[in-house]
Amino acid sequence: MENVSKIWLGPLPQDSPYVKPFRLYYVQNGVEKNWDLLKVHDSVAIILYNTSRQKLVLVRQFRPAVYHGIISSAKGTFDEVDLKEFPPAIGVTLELCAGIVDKNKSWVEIAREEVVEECGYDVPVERIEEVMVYRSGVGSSGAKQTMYYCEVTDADKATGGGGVDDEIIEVVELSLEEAKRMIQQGAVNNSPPSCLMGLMWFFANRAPGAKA
Ligand SMILES: O=c1ccn([C@@H]2O[C@H](COP(=O)(O)OP(=O)(O)O[C@H]3O[C@H](CO)[C@@H](O)[C@H](O)[C@H]3O)[C@@H](O)[C@H]2O)c(=O)[nH]1
Repeated sequence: MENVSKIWLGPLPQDSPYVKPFRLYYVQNGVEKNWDLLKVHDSVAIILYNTSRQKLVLVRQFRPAVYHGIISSAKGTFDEVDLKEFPPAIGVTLELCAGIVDKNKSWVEIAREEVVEECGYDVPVERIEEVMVYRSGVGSSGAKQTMYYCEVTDADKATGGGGVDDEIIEVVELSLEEAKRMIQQGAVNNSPPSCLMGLMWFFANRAPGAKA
């Protein structure tokens, strides 16, 4: 699904709309210190549960940062990557539907848009429940993510999803057993902590038979 044929590194342009690096200075306990950090967008993530078929709805996509991370952990460098030795498929993740907060809209409205764009379910914001707020990348960005929960049915399906513009996103439905196995095994699918935590929250609070 990823269909990636060439990968290389370049310097970060100063006007990147996604990442801004800074050095932050501060005085703590009378000692001047500094911290190198990245400003990135805050984001939303949505636990989606299709009650018609008792399936959790997730997304698969090629993540350049994950591909880079896997290779630099293995080789210590990213120079001259051989796509045969490291096929792009190793950088594909299984995640919750998610999106960056880069529009002047309410967070829940951004969540609603991501659900329709990525997964094809068209639901009103009233059906999207806030679950929790946390900060990721505490050593690098401290970005905020709000997690939501939304139950959908087959009747809410408006399109096939798959993302907008040139995004390549595959919608994946997991049975409750498959989702449980994902939590037991950890991140075998390159899943981020937010996905594993969202599935745990679902099983603790909303799965059929969960204690309220
Ligand atoms: O350098 C970049 C970064 C992003 N994009 C595009 O920007 C959009 C961002 O995608 P979106 O679906 O809005 O957000 P996600 O990439 O899903 O990321 C969010 O959801 C993830 C899973 O929870 C978190 O890890 C991230 O921090 C959070 O931003 C996509 O079109 C990307 O193709 C680029 O083109 N270049």
